[in-house]
Amino acid sequence: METIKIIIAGPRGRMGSEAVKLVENTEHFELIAAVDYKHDGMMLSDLPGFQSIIHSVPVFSDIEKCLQHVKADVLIDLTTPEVGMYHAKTALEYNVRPVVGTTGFTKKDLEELERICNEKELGCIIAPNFAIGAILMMKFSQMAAKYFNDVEIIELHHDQKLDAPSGTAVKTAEMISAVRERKKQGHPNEKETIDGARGALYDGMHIHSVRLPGLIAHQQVLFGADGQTLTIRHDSYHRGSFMSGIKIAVETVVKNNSFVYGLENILD
Ligand SMILES: NC(=O)C1=CN([C@@H]2O[C@H](COP(=O)(O)OP(=O)(O)OC[C@H]3O[C@@H](n4cnc5c(N)ncnc54)[C@H](O)[C@@H]3O)[C@@H](O)[C@H]2O)C=CC1
Ligand SMILES: O=C(O)C1=N[C@H](C(=O)O)C[C@H](O)C1
Repeated sequence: METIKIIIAGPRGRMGSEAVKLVENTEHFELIAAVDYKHDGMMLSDLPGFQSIIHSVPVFSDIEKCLQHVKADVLIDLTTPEVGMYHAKTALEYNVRPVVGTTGFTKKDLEELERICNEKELGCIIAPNFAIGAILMMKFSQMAAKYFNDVEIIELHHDQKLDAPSGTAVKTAEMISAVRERKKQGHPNEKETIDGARGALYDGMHIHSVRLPGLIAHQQVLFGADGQTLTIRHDSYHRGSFMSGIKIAVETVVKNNSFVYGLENILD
């Protein structure tokens, strides 16, 4: 297999640092640079936690400068929504295929990236969740939604998470919405006595976001019908759970010339 040359944006983050390990431990992956808003001009191995990296991985604080200096195949972005969008667009400009795990993108952002991919005929994978179990949880929920059209989504995350609802919850709601008979749930006269009590509303479905220390990434999708409920739940207990999905996305994006939103679209 040909070596895939990779840039990681956000290498010091919770996900980025796991992704550095993944790339370093995968024979046909090569980490050629990192993008970090700090430490411009340093080597990744100079930063705490990366001393075991024995080859040169330059750190750039600006993606554009990075792309001008190194010849990469793929950019893995694990940063924040605004930064991730700028990184993905800039990578495509330089003919580098983005694999984006960063969540919080708007529909408009996704449409814009799709348009650029089509124009440039380049692959790009945006995946709100890289854990295979989470993909199954979303697919099973989509299956169940054909039979149950009352559903509530509860996502639970660590308290350092910036975006709410989670990208996974939004993707789940979108997948359910594509098959579910449209319904406004709950009592027609229901009234919140405290704002937000019923959570966020997506196409008639309610999404509830829990943030607590101790949690990593969890979601349950609850369906209700006469005399029965069905709960579909997924738990990520550590961030290693996302790495096999990132590996598949990197291996796939180099062969792809189109835009993909959701890992479920590239799994066999
Ligand atoms: N798709 C998936 O399976 C998963 C996605 N995520 C998403 O990944 C993103 C990162 O999550 P975490 O690692 O938990 O966050 P984090 O806060 O630990 O890491 C984000 C990193 O981005 C870096 N950063 C910020 N601005 C930057 C810039 N201008 N240039 C380069 N780096 C910059 C920060 O220094 C930080 O190290 C979030 O959007 C999160 O929702 C998280 C887990 C799984
Ligand atoms: O921020 C996180 O941690 C996670 N973010 C993603 C999301 O927003 O869905 C994926 C996973 O849930 C972990």
